Amino acid sequence: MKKLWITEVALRDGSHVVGHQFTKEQVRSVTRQLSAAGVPYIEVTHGDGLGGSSLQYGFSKVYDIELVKVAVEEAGNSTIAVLLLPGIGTIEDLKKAYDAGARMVRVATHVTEADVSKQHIETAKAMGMEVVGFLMMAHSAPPEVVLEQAKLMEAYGAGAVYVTDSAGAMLPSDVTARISLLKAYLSVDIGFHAHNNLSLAVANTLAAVEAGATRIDGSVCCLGAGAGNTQTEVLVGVLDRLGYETGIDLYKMLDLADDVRTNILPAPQDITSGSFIMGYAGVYSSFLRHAVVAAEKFGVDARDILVELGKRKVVGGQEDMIIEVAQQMAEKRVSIS
Ligand SMILES: C[C@H](O)CC(=O)C(=O)O
Ligand SMILES: [Mn+2]
Repeated sequence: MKKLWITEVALRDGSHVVGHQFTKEQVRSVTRQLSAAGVPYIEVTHGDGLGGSSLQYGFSKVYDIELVKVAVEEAGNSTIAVLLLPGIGTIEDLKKAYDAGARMVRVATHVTEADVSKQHIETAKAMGMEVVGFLMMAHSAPPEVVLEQAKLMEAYGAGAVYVTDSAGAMLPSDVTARISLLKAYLSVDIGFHAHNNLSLAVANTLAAVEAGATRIDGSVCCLGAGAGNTQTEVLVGVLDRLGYETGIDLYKMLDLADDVRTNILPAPQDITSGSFIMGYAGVYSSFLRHAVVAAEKFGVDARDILVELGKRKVVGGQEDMIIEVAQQMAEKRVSIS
C-alpha cells in the first residue's frame, strides 16, 4: 500500500471563511478530533499565515501564536504546522511559533519568487523544524518554471515542495504535468494543495498522487478560501477505495465534518458564480470584490475584467490593474459604438 501524508488546512485556509475569527475553543476542539482521527499534520494560523492579522488581510480574533499553543496542547501524535509568507510573516514570528510548539513550517511564495524563501527556509531548518516550500499560483507558470523554482527551495533545504493551485484554476492535466516533472527531477517529497473553484479539487489531488505526490492537503468540510479546498473526509474515503494508506480514520473524520458543519461553518462551502469565475479566470479570490466595484463604476462586466486579469497573469499586490482593465474596457466599448 502506498503511504500518503495529509496536511489538514481547515484551521488555516479555513480561517478565510470565518473572517479569521476562530476562537481558542474551536481550535482546541477541531485539533483534538483531527488528532484522534490520526491526521499527521495540522496547520494553524491566520489564513494568510503568521503575521497575517492586519488591516490589509483582516484582523484575527485570537493572535495566531495563541492558537498554535492551544493546538499544540491537543495535538497528541499530530504535528502542528504554520504557514509563513516572507514579507507578511517574519523570522521573529517563526521563532515565536516554534516556541509555541509548531514543528513544521510551510514557506510560501508566488510561484516565480522562490528566491525570497531562502532565509526563512534556512532559519527554520537550523531551528530543527520540518520545512516545506509552497509555490503559490502554480497554474500561472509553465511546468519548467515551476521545476526551476522548486529546485531553489530544495537547494535552500526544504524537505518537500508543494505545487499550490491557489486559484483553483488547474485541470488534471496541468497537475500531472507539474507534479511529474518535479517528481522526475527533485529528490525531496512533492506535495499538492488544491482549491475547488472548478469542482476539481478531489480529481486534481488524485492526479497529483498518481503523478507521484506523497504530501497532499485536505480541509474538513472543504473549509478554505474561495470555493474551499479538497474535502478531507471525502478524500480519505476515496484514497482508501483506491488502496492508498493515509493512516486516517474515515468515520472519525466524518463525525468531525458533521460537527464542523453544525458548529463552525457560517454557510455551506459552495461553488458560487464568483468563486467559479476566479478559477476559470485563474486569479486570486481577493480580486473578486474589487472587480465587482470597478465593474459597477465603469459599467462593464466583472467577469470580463477577471478573465482579462487572468490573461495578464496578475499577482497579489497588483490590484491597481483592476481599475486599469475596467477603464480600458469601458473606453473600447465607447470607441466601438
Ligand atoms: C496565503 C494563501 O492563502 C496560501 C494558500 O493557501 C494558497 O495560495 O492557496
Ligand atoms: Mn489555499
